[in-house]
Amino acid sequence: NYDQEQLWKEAGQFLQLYHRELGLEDQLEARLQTVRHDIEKTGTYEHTYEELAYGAKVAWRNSNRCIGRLFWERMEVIDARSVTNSEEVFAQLIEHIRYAGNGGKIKPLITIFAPANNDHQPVKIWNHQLMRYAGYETENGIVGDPASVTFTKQCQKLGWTGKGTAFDLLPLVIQDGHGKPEWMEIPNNIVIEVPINHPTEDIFAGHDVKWYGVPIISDMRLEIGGLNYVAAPFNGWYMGTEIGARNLADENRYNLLPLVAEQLGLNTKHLNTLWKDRALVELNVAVLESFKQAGVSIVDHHTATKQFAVFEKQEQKLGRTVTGKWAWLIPPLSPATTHIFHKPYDNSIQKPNYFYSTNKVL
Ligand code: HEM
Ligand SMILES: N/C(=N/c1cccc(CO[C@@H]2CCNC2)c1)c1cccs1
Repeated sequence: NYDQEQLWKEAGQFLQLYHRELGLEDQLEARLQTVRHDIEKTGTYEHTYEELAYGAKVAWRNSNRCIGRLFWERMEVIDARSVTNSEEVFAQLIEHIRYAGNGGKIKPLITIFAPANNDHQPVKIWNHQLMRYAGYETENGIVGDPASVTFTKQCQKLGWTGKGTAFDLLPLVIQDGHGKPEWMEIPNNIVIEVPINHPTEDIFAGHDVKWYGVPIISDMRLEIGGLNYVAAPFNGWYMGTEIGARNLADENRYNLLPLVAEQLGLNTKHLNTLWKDRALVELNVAVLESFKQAGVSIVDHHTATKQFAVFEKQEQKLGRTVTGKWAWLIPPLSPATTHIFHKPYDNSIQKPNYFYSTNKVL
């Protein structure tokens, strides 16, 4: 039927890429026959661990919005396809957080749970990232991360209660095959958090500001050869601007620029004093220095840009086209100081790749 024909087409394309890139052409025919037979007999097929691991890495290499792609081959892959019930899933997620954090020397890692297929509901992770701070609506404004207000309410509906501070770690929430969502606190001995301070100025007027060390995206779908891995949390390390120029700076996030500017003694009465720009730079200096002080991996946007340039050259040498989304690849701070700003990028979508779960092709 159509689905099986479509799946066979995607599977064939991926298996050709896999065998060609790894110099295994002589095994391609046999593998195609096995997969063709499995799809005809069962409506689906299974990736070997090597196909799964390479597919996850190529999906990163194809992520048009990612500036960090130089290290695509270095990601570690945990095969959790046999893990289906919720307490095993929680244990696997805790292990991901612990192993990837690696005492601060962060390891890029992906944990891949069973793919969606017709006869059983796959595990679904409700978190956007495994670690993120809660957001509470109170009568005098939002406490915590405004981006988390909706998810925080969902967690409270499931029975979770937070302390009510601006930096409460949210629980893990998963829905296994039986459909009932369950939540579980992350044990705080495995959570790496970095207190943010400026090296010379008291930019937060004594308020405690911190951020979690390891960004682990848990709401994207990994598509490899026509199979959809809807639960496949992956992490790298942060680029400083994500925290310093967006999460702590955006007006609809922690909105800390006015406070920082005040503390720096800047004139915030007029926009043309560029107080926002000066506050931004000092906030980003604070983030980078604080992570370095804490021994937690992070990259500044200039170094990340240089690494991306090496990635582009390397791909060119290997005869592959680098696709990218310009508006995402330029950093939000000093974008025109990067080579990325001054050239166009082809935003064609290649596969394997990571997609938003919402536009899942059912
Ligand atoms: C190793 C260090 C890494 C760095 C410094 C890095 C950096 C970034 C940055 C700054 C963004 C833009 C995020 C935003 O603006 O909100 C991004 C996007 C992205 N990265 Fe990377 N990345 C890294 C590793 C990875 C890994 C390991 C994967 C997957 C295996 C990955 C996949 C993606 C994807 C799919 C996006 C787009 C997300 C979206 O569309 O919302 N990255 N990356
Ligand atoms: N440094 C990172 N940054 C991000 C990578 C992907 C997505 C995001 C957050 O994206 C949100 C959705 C759109 N903007 C915020 C951040 C990584 C997370 C996981 C691996 S590397």
